[in-house]
Amino acid sequence: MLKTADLIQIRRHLHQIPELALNEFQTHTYIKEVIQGFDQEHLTIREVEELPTALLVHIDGVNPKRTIGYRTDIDALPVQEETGLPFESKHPGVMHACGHDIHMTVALAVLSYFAQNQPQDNMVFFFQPAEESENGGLLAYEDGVFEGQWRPDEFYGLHDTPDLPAGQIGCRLGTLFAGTTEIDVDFVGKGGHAAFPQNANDMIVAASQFINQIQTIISRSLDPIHSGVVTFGMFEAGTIRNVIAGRAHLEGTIRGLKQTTIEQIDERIRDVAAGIARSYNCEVNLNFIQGGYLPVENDPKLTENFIDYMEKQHASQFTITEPAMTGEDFGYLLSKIPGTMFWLGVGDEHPLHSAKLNPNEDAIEPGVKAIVDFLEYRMQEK
Ligand SMILES: CC(=O)N[C@@H](CCC[C@H](N)C(=O)O)C(=O)O
Repeated sequence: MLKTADLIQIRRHLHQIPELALNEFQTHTYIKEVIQGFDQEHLTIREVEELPTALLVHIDGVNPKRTIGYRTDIDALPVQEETGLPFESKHPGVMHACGHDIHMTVALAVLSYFAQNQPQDNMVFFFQPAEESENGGLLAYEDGVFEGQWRPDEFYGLHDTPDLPAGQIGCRLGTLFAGTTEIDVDFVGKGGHAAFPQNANDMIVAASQFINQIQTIISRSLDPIHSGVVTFGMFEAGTIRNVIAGRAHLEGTIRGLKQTTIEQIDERIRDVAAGIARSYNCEVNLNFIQGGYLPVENDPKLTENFIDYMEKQHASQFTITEPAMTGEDFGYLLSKIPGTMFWLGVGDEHPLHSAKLNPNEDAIEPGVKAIVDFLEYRMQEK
């Protein structure tokens, strides 16, 4: 079983080698090396040809009544780290700004425990690429990764949150995270000289109007009880101050706690885009990418059991949380296999996706203990 010092060293190493979705090759190799250092007697390590950065590990149970799945994501974000930590990212412009380094460390610790203490039930650990984009969960499922002995009967996974104190577990019945749709928008007008706007068709102006009008969808078109989010995090247009941009490109994300809310927002975006195309005499091309970021719906029975256990056995370290507008492609896997997603507090003043995020490593040990204790308890149940 990995000791605290090993866990810190693993987490810091992973933090230094962040990689973007589907390119997590160094991470994959490192995780595999760590796992190869565990007792191999009951373990089967599996690579996936179609998804080369994914890794699965099966542990044979002593007296299996079920197969319990545990999933962690392994990818990072295109963010330039600004923490100033001595173990800062060595990959320019890429950072574990969502704490997946913590997720992986916790998963490795739980796996090392069960490698040494053979579980009652079978277990499948899934080190999943591409959570932030590219739909790793869906790709794995559609590649048939979860077939035969690799199909969990129930699936668990966590996400870290700086909003809870280090080591605290948070969960809720029903929807934990929003569903999301990614959206790309391309505006095509006519470039020209800055001095002669009458001869051009300026797509910075059209795209700016589009962004402004989109902001009214949430406030004016949605029932406030079923709120949502539309954020455009990328706006690209133009080359130089004195040339009118004939093209603009936006990338954004649409979120809602219900799939129907997302569909309603999508519909209004289509209307606004058609209006902009007409009034600015330009083309507006929309590309909606659903990709499997469905709302994360916790299974009622399994989650009630999880919450009940945490409230009784880890009361001082457990809290019921509100739903969050973060997305998670574990929502797709939970739409196929019942399970529970929960938060692990890593108490930090900086939010997820911040260049300054510095999750508190003190979260790792109590997090691992709570998960191992729960899984041991679950394996005692019929
Ligand atoms: C926990 C978290 O931050 N997850 C990401 C998931 C990305 C969803 C998808 N790529 C999108 O942007 O819609 C998040 O941004 O919430």
